[in-house]
Amino acid sequence: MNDSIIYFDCFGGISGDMALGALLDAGASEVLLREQLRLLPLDSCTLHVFETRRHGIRGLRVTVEVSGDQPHRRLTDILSLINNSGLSERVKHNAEKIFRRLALAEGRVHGISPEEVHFHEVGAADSIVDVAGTCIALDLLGAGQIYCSPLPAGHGTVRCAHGLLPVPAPAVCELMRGLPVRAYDVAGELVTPTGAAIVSSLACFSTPPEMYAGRPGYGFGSNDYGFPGFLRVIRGSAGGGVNRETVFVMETDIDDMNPEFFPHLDNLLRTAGALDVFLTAEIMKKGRPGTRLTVIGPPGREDELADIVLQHSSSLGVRLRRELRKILPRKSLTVDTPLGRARVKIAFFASGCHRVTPEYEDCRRLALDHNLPLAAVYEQVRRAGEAAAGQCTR
Ligand SMILES: O=C([S-])c1cc(C(=O)S)c[n+]([C@@H]2O[C@H](COP(=O)(O)O)[C@@H](O)[C@H]2O)c1
Ligand code: NI
Repeated sequence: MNDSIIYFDCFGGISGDMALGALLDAGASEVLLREQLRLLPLDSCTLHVFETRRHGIRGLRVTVEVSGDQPHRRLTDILSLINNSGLSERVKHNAEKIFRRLALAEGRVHGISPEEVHFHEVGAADSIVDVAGTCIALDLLGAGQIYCSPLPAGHGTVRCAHGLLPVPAPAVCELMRGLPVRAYDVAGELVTPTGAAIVSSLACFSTPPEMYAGRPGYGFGSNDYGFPGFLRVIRGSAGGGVNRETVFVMETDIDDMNPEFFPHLDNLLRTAGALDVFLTAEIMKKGRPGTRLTVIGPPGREDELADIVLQHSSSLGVRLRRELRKILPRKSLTVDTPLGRARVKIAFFASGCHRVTPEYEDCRRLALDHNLPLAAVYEQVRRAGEAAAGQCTR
């Protein structure tokens, strides 16, 4: 069950190997990780996991030893390597998301399309192991909600295949767009493109959410910048109460668009990752009836979702703000009823009480199949949900 909370506390930054090390240290099974990594056709890679101590703090260090020459891979090579493997659909989906973002960022920096990006460092075999390994470890920990602290910028320069680059590296700057970044007086690359791609693809950026904190894990990277530069992962569970997270709210007022286009826009926005999209009727200038479009999304997706609004509506601009939201921990279950199967959502309150909400589309389907009033089906499904909720843990 994916109901644990993972908080990436990027005190010392984040890279692919730091993420994997911290998740292993937080309790992801190394044996199961190795078993799943063998599903990837990367025989020339050996994963090393060892304990290390830096500036008085112990943690795990992960390295990937690569033997022999590796091909220069493009995005499609990496995606087919991942998608043709026996990894779970969730791991494949998350790894694909991360590599697509990396390719988009690299492409923007180098002025080429994501498909043309020739991954030399950021996509070499060790990066594939780091990214796939991180996605596997998150799955092993049952990560349902993933959060991340602001990213420390660092400063100075870094030497890589492109030569000397400023810190944050250009690809990192691209990936940081729309994310909270904090100044940190450390000369060195604290956040790498792979690290930034992982958290910007999978996490909501906020302070630690309300949770019962569990085992923390510490991951170290290849560099020691003279301080305990670890990535800390805090594992937690919702266990009742309310979770707090940051979202962005985007709004625009429209009075000159064919209303038939709104459902299409809604669909595009939800597919691209909007958490919610809604319309409000309003009276605009010169007494014109208009519509306010509101989009709620996870921080980091502002640009992508604003582009969709601007491209697919008559709007010339959008307003953006960050807001905190409180959400109840919830679980989705499929229950059996005499009429057939249906999904229910169970929300948990801090008091220990819960609320069961049947899935409307499933109830509608069963009502049509059995020619019954929707309200009667809804009640049957709710009762089945109540029975299941009594047995399930948060
Ligand atoms: O490989 C490429 S194209 C590359 C691009 C950039 C840009 O910022 S553009 C930076 N780097 C540097 O490579 C190393 C490895 O990064 P990982 O994410 O694979 O750990 C790092 O120092 C990057 O800044 C590479
Ligand atoms: Ni580059």
